[in-house]
Amino acid sequence: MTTPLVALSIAGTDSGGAAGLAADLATFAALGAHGACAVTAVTAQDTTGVGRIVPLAAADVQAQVDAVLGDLPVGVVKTGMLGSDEVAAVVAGISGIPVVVDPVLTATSGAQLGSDEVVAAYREVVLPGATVITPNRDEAVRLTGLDPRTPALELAAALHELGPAVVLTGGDPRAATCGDTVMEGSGAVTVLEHDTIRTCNDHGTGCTFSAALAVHLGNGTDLLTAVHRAQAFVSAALTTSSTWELGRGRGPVAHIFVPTTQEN
Ligand SMILES: Nc1ncnc2c1ncn2[C@@H]1O[C@H](COP(=O)(O)OP(=O)(O)O)[C@@H](O)[C@H]1O
Ligand SMILES: Cc1ncc(COP(=O)(O)OP(=O)(O)O)c(N)n1
Repeated sequence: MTTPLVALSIAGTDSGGAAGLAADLATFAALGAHGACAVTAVTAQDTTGVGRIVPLAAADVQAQVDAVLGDLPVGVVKTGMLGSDEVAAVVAGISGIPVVVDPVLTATSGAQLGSDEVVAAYREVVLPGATVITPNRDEAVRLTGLDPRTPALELAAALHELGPAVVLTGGDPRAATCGDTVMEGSGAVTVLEHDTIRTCNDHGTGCTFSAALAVHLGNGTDLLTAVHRAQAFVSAALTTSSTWELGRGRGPVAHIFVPTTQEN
């Protein structure tokens, strides 16, 4: 008998199947983890944008989290769109398990997925108990309140002061390379750069990266190696989706490919 790593995603749904819970569960499965989930919000979303957003009450999210934690040996928690400060408090109540926080605030289409109250809750209650946070530049600017031109290192340091290790992601489809700035718990900084995959089928990239990172951390991998492997997973996923013709907007990042040893 074996027990797989159990990864719990606390996130919103994306009806288009690219981002949010769909991306998290598909990534967990691709990397050999059993995925459990607590839905925070339902979105009517496709490759062109986000339509309706229906947040769930915190009590409903708490009930899902309690059901999972009461039964399964969860080895890592990964959060995405939280939807309200009350749901942020549910996340803050989880202890004794590594928590990877992807602070989803805005979709690529520009849709707001996190209010100012949610931003305040990240700063005040979620980040002090988190293991690692994986914001993109826009999310880091919003969470810190710093000038949008602030260098990556300063943004990472400002988030690190709130508690967690930081992986400030630098995905840019127009640049030759993407650079992710990693600030470990100790404060050590490393910039991990890799080639950009040219594709407009990249919807869900951030969720996929954080979910892959969560699996590797849940398996006990050190942060730098885990980031390196999560980058490799995302690059392989984007390479697959780059050949797709799917949807009228930014198509989904692929989750249907077999990871090689490097991405695993
Ligand atoms: N076109 C790309 N090619 C290769 N890696 C990418 C590409 N876009 C993003 N990434 C990587 O995916 C991860 C998530 O990055 P990012 O796009 O910044 O997140 P988000 O979707 O939240 O904005 C990072 O490791 C980043 O380097
Ligand atoms: C329900 C939901 N959660 C998260 C996101 C944002 O996903 P992300 O991986 O950052 O991808 P992009 O939307 O930036 O491509 C979402 N859109 N919906």
